[in-house]
Amino acid sequence: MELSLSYYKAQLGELLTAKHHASAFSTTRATYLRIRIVALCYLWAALCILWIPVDALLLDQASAPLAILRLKLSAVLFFIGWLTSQRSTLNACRNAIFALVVSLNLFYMLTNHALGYPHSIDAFSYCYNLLPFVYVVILTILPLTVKESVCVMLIIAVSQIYVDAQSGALLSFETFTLYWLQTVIGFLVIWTQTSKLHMMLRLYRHATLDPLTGIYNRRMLLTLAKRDFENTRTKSRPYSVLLMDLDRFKRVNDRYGHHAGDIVLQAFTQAVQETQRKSDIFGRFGGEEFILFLPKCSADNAQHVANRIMALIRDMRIEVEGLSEPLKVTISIGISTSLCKDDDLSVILEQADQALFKAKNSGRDQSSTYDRVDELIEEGQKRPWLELVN
Ligand SMILES: Nc1nc2c(ncn2[C@@H]2O[C@H](COP(=O)(O)OP(=O)(O)OP(=O)(O)O)[C@@H](O)[C@H]2O)c(=O)[nH]1
Repeated sequence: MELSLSYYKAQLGELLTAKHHASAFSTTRATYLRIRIVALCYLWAALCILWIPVDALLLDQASAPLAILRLKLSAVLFFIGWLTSQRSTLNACRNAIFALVVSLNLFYMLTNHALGYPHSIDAFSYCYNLLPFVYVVILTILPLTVKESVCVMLIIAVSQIYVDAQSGALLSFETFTLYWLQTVIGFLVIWTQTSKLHMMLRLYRHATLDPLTGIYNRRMLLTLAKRDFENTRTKSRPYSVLLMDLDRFKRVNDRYGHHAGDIVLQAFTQAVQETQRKSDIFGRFGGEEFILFLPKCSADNAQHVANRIMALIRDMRIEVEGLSEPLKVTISIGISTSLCKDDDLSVILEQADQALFKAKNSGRDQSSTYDRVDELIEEGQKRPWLELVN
């Protein structure tokens, strides 16, 4: 693992804001957040109702208005939980967290008002003053960025300051000690939330990226492409696939060693990454085979992209420690474009494979576009990716 300054900078950036996360990771995090928010809302809503008899037992006059407040909060939490269970985007989850924290804090403000804190304070009603602590701590279950986490903490802090200002307790020594304690707990919670996020990012990387090149591995590549392909297809846009294979790569390994082969693979992926658009999906299909999915890209444009990549790779001079001369490599590319709404990704991949076969057979260092007239490849030469995509 590279432990340079830029590595730490990138890691820190990912923890600070979601702006630096890959969209696939955001989708994964949204799924994770959604389950927790829904569970939290339903559980809190149920506990809120179950607490009503306890209030009735321990608080005299104030228990009736509190019971109404509890029922209202419970209804709001059930609604937030239900709404969140219907959505799956990261923004929907963020909105749900915002709504959850705001409603809990509104409840805190209103209960304190109903209890007349601090004038009618007793041991039990004092518990209501500790609600912000509870809110802060329960949020540790959410993997949030520092920015998201700080926003949540600010909402809680503002409502607490408001309550203390209203009750005239803001400038007391006791309030300051409480704030100090809460700030420490707040920092610990931010730390826990970002640690959770960090762990998620690491696990996600291990599960989805190829360790040698750092691009998507085969499983992730096909998962993302399938989703992307279906979205593009419903909008009747063209979708192109470039299947790329390094030429005579076995020779590189045999002549210069496996380490040199690894450096070539890394140099190749870096070069392709520099040319790809943000919406393109690039990954390692296996060995020296790579796929670049080009959403909303016509056959002509796909041909231009292939030409550009081939020229780039042809001009590359790859320095390998211990070798007097830099290495030169070429690639062959099979291109296939889906235009029809009813196409299937596995069929498009199979067509790209046939086109690649043709490019290899025609002398390598060239691209070939799948042509329906050319369906001459025998069954035995097809690759087993159909099962993987389906
Ligand atoms: N160094 C290195 N080599 C790999 C890796 N994965 C696969 N290979 C090698 O890639 C080579 C692929 O060779 P072949 O499938 O025979 O194809 P080729 O020599 O590129 O020939 P053509 O594709 O027909 O041009 C094999 O020698 C594999 O060992 C890897 O991660 N690192």
